[in-house]
Amino acid sequence: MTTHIHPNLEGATVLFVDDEPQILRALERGMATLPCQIMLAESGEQALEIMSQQPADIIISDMRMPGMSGDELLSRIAEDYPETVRMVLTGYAEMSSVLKAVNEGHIWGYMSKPWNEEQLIISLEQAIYTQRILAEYSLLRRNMESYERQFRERFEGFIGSSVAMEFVYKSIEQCAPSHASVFITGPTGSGKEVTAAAIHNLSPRKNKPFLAINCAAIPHELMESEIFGHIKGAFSGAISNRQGAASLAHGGTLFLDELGEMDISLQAKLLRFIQTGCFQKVGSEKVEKVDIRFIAATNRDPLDAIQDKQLREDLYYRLNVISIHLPPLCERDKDALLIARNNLDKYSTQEGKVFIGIEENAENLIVNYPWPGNVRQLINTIHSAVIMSEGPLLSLQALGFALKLSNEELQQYSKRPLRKAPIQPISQPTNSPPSLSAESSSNGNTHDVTLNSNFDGSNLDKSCIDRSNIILPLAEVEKIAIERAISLCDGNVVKAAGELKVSPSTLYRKIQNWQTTA
Ligand SMILES: Nc1ncnc2c1ncn2[C@@H]1O[C@H](COP(=O)(O)OP(=O)(O)OP(=O)(O)O)[C@@H](O)[C@H]1O
Repeated sequence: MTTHIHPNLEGATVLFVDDEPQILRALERGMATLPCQIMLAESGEQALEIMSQQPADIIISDMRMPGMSGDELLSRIAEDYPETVRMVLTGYAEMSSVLKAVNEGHIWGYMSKPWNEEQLIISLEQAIYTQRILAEYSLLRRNMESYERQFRERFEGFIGSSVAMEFVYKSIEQCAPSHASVFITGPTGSGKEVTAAAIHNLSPRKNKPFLAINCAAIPHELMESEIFGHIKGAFSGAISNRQGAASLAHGGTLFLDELGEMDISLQAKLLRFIQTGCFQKVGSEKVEKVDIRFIAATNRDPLDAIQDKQLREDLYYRLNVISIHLPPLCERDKDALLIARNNLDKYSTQEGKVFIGIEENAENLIVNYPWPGNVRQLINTIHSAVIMSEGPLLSLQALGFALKLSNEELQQYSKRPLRKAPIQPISQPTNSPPSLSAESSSNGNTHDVTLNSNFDGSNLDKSCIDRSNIILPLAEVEKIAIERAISLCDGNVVKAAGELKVSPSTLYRKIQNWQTTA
């Protein structure tokens, strides 16, 4: 019996499984002085029962047992309790199945019968060390996953981290792999086409064409040919054969925007096409068959459109297998600010201007303004304000001018207190340099400012800006730099640590500290 102290085993739980009670008793006696809790099971079934009540840190099982074998037991434990370290205590005759289990990853190690007590204890200590690393690893993974979810500010062409948009992102992810038709609703400029493209890009059809037809933009008389194509001479002006969207989108996705604007008689042909996959070019007798996924959208309430006889009810229900609704921008918490900052970077680079951020009262306006034209209107406003003004900060006046707001409206939208916006870890348009964004609440007011990383401040008229917008507490700068690195490394903390020239454990520790102090 050992007389050593084994601090590593302090508080650990060890479950021995063997169908021979005298072996279990001997193991129990041998381990009696260890500072860990020993549990015993005479079968695989009993071991699972014990695990369901109190999962053990280590399980050591015999291989050959009546009923559930040790191999089967440990593979089930591997699946249900991945953090439990699995070992076998076995006779030499069973060595081939032990090695198979090791290779398949069901077990971490083995001891042969008859066992040496000292060696068994050393193995237990090594196993508990492994178990702690495994537990820490899966805790870090869980933390990182929730951290990444919390900071999902970009998704397939979208910018936004509001709960409302997270719901949209989830819906897109869920429906993308299927073939089912999707009906998207939402006000103008809210991102319906971005949604359709995201569904296509995440679907198995992503390497095939994505075609978008805006039914409101094409004259009624040309629409049938636009969708189905025509043959030469089908109508005056049909001077040659033409492929329509039906042929061009074969294998891919066809997005029909503003479906309610399509001629009601053509909607009947479209319904047949959707149901059968078969169509005829205008002027042709030949029936062609294609494989297309359909996505439709309207910025009207589809039920109103049906009531007004603008949308066929049967077509709507055929397409509305999955419905996704895009909320207006004013219902997306602080997403408007994220989109504005991002587009400020993009357009200041594009227009050759130096904007380092947005004035605080201008940010208030961005958050409080109702944006009836939604994201499209916001992007155009930022673009216009960048063209029509000079930096270094995007001003309230520039936005007011772009939006044609009266002085009273400017006062109204800019005065309201700004709720705390989520920290933006990165704002990186494809053709602009990386940017850094930060917020500071040191004096009770919240200041949000987006800083271009290539900005050195040397050309700045320092009297014209609020220093608290630019100078940040060092701890905050560190946090922003870390979040930005993780985001640039696609969430890979180890890679981000390498780029930041610190160890991964330092990063994990800092992330955990933020979470506990949040
Ligand atoms: N969340 C978002 N983040 C960044 N850009 C966006 C977002 N949503 C939409 N956009 C951009 O806004 C513009 C309008 O988007 P989109 O065309 O998808 O809107 P829509 O709802 O289809 O508009 P319409 O009703 O006029 O057809 C596009 O330039 C798009 O890239």
